Amino acid sequence: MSIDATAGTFRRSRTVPVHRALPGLMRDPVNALAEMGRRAKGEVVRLDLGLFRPYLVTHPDHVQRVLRAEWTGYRRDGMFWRPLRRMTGASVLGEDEPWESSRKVLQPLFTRRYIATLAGEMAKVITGCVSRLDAYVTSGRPVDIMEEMSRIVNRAVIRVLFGDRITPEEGELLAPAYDTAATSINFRLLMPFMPYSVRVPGDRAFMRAVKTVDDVVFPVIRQARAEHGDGHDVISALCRVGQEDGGAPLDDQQIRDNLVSVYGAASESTAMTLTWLWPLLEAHPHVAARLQEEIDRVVGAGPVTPEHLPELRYTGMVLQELLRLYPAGWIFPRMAARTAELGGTRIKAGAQVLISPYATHRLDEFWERPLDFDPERFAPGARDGAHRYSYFPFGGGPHQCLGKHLFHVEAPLIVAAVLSRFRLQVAAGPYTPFPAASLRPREKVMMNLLPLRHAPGAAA
Ligand code: HEM
Repeated sequence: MSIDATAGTFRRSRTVPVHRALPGLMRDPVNALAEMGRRAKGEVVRLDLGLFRPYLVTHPDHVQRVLRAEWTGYRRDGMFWRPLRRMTGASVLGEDEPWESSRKVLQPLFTRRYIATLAGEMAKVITGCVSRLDAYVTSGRPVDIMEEMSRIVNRAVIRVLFGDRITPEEGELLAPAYDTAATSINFRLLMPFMPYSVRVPGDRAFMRAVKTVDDVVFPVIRQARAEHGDGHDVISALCRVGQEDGGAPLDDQQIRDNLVSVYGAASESTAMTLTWLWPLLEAHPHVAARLQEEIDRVVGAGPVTPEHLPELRYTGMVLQELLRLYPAGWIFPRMAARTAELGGTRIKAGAQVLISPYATHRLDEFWERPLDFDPERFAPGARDGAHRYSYFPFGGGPHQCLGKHLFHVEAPLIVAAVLSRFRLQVAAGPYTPFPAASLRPREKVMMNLLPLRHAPGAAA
């Protein structure tokens, strides 16, 4: 039950002073935030960052109230969302009417059942992309994992969103543009009080990226409209809005905003998550061996198909643990719409509230040995009785991620396609999380690919 926000029954929030908060945040913002959450033991704390004084909210009870029970009081505004909106426009990543109507249109296209109809096509695209990695085996050149994961995920996501309406060359323009946008937003993420009339590092690159994306997406929308297609892809579905029920159709800008938002949410997050996987496997050989055994047994020499997915149970556990330690949506702030109480602390209207699965997933009170990578945490029954909001890589409440089912089809297909073909050698790290729109390693992650014995071209 919430306390009446006007009744004066609050205590003052504990504040982390600027001289303790700032140095860590400058050095390694992601881990510094998690460390402040750990020290507060789930209590709501205020971070004094000089001009900017957000609240850090990590306790699962409080996260649940912000994301679900009292979600209308905490809006996606200010830090992170405002700069992002220069790319995403008025879409499913927004609030109020644009969000509500977009979510209604998009939700049916990302259900478990609908995604199952796309899985076969996705598996073929992924197998094709992974087989191109053979070139690295032949040449002995190391692979930049982030680059390759992005390439594979992009092809698969483009297939789901655009069907065959976009050429591989156009598709190849989108990935680097989003990459630039995701990393160049970083300054505004860390300095949210900077007015937009002041140009900051990254602004110019961000706006160039928006133009590149628009130059690819608008012509495809116009073409899709002209064809009146009945395709399963998302762009066809968006073009059909209003045709069956006589409702208002979406205009080009509304279709663009939603496509661009979903593409950004889908591609960056999945590619960055999978980038973290390979160094973790290198550092945990017993996990890698069990994963490899499962994929050898279920998929063999491949190709992987959607029919293999129900058997890839350990792969699923590994991916869930990966999302615990490296949730791509590592922070998604909210702005208090009105003065409220949270954990006995007064949150003033207009204040920024930081929700970070990265921090909550590392709380000692809810996770044993929280920094250890241990997929057994997600063995059947192991999480029975756990707090729903102690683990929320896909958020929760009405804004819960639309792409959860897509991730749980696409990611195991990619992992199985790679491990049914190659043995990997990666430098185990450590790698520092870089606070871009999706969590990514600051350092390049390079790996060597060796053929498996049963892979085509491998020595017998
Ligand atoms: C590793 C994979 C992914 C992670 C960790 C992730 C995480 C998240 C999180 C934390 C949110 C909640 C944001 C908030 O509450 O403000 C979210 C929302 C969203 N995600 Fe994902 N996501 C992933 C993949 C995807 C994919 C594949 C799609 C493709 C459809 C997608 C589409 C969306 C959309 C459209 C929203 C906004 C939903 C709304 O506000 O109604 N995501 N995601």
